[in-house]
Amino acid sequence: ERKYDDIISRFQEYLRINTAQPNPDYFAAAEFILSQAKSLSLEFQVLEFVKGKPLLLLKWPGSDPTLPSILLNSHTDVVPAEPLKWSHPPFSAHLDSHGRIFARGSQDMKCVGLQYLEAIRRLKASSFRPLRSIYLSFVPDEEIGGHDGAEKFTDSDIFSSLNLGIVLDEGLASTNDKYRVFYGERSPWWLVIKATGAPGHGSKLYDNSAMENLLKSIESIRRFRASQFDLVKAGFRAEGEVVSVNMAFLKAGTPSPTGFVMNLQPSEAEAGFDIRVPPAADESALERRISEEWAPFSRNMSFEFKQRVSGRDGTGKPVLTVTDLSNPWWALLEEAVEKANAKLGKPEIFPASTDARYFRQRGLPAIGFSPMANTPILLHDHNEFLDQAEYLKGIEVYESIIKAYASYVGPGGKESSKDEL
Ligand SMILES: CSCC[C@H](NC=O)C(=O)O
Ligand SMILES: [Zn+2]
Ligand SMILES: [Zn+2]
Repeated sequence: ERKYDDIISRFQEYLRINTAQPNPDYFAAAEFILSQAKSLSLEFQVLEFVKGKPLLLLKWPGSDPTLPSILLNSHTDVVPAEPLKWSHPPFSAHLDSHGRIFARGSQDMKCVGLQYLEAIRRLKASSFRPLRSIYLSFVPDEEIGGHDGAEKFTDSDIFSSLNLGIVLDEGLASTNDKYRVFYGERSPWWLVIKATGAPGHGSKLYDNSAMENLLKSIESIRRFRASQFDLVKAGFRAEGEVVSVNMAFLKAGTPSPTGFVMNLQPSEAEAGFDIRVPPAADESALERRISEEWAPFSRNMSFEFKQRVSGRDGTGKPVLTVTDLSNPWWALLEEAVEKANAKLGKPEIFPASTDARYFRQRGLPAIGFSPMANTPILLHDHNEFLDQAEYLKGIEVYESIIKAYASYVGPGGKESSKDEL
């Protein structure tokens, strides 16, 4: 049908803009989003907290500006792709004969950003009028930590003035027919451990070489990794509920024009790890493990964090969005998804990091949700794709959610009575 062709074409147009880190074409993306905002008669602002990194803030004003508003967040950047390893070029948005759209960002998360807009297009066409204001933010730099994007945004006076009640942000594809939904996320700790030791002849067996010192740590880290992974494999814990540790790099050896010197034991060696810490984890116990077992001074080792985000708030409480009846937005979401003939899975902890952490740190409820069911999880992978039917279904789901959120009267209001919730 013609109507759907236009929707898919707009999605493809957004996907074709190369916003891959480390050189995203942010202005092309901004221009595209602005053209959409104008065609929908939304209010808009281009915020440039950092030069060259525009953040677009769109608004559909509600009829009662005193009520807390809704923020629909998405990031405009994507991770790089290796074009030669893809079956279709990553910025072609190729639609294959099965209806799959191949592109970097098709799952993470240009789909969501545009689904918000398409849902609003449908609501406007149906003459729906929001009670609460709806904001949409298209933010830069999520894939590199969000420091020049969501972090600056949430620190700004403009952000405080939005009077937000709820934020929606990204989730993950689901391989079954229930959408995944997230109420918290693990915190990234990027750890570099360094070993020093006496250099020596490559033939000599001696204690305390830098390599031996580092390898002892690596063995210990791998035992810990296995213990955590075993909990997941045995079904005792979900992916987001254990500490993950993966080696990101290894750096050691004495370079030579033909590679590395083979008969010299180096005096320095280091390794880097991507560690993800669940919100409820004992952060000080983990830090003790790092300093006592993984990088002990007694073994000539030192460590440094390239990133150490805490999953706790100022009072030491894990930063989580409440998922019981005390959070009306949660019940409204479940109900709205069901109204669109879809289902939500059990709330989970997001295994990686998203901009949602900045919103939650501000004390706002934030829900991670990307409506992609029966879809392989391909974010950051080769051949990332989304089925067009799944994309269109997601628009209906957001239409239902936005309608429910924007109409929510609030505690005491007629639509928040017990039987409604
Ligand atoms: C630590 S900031 C990096 C954020 C990134 N987000 C998505 O993949 C991640 O690695 O989880
Ligand atoms: Zn993302
Ligand atoms: Zn990503």
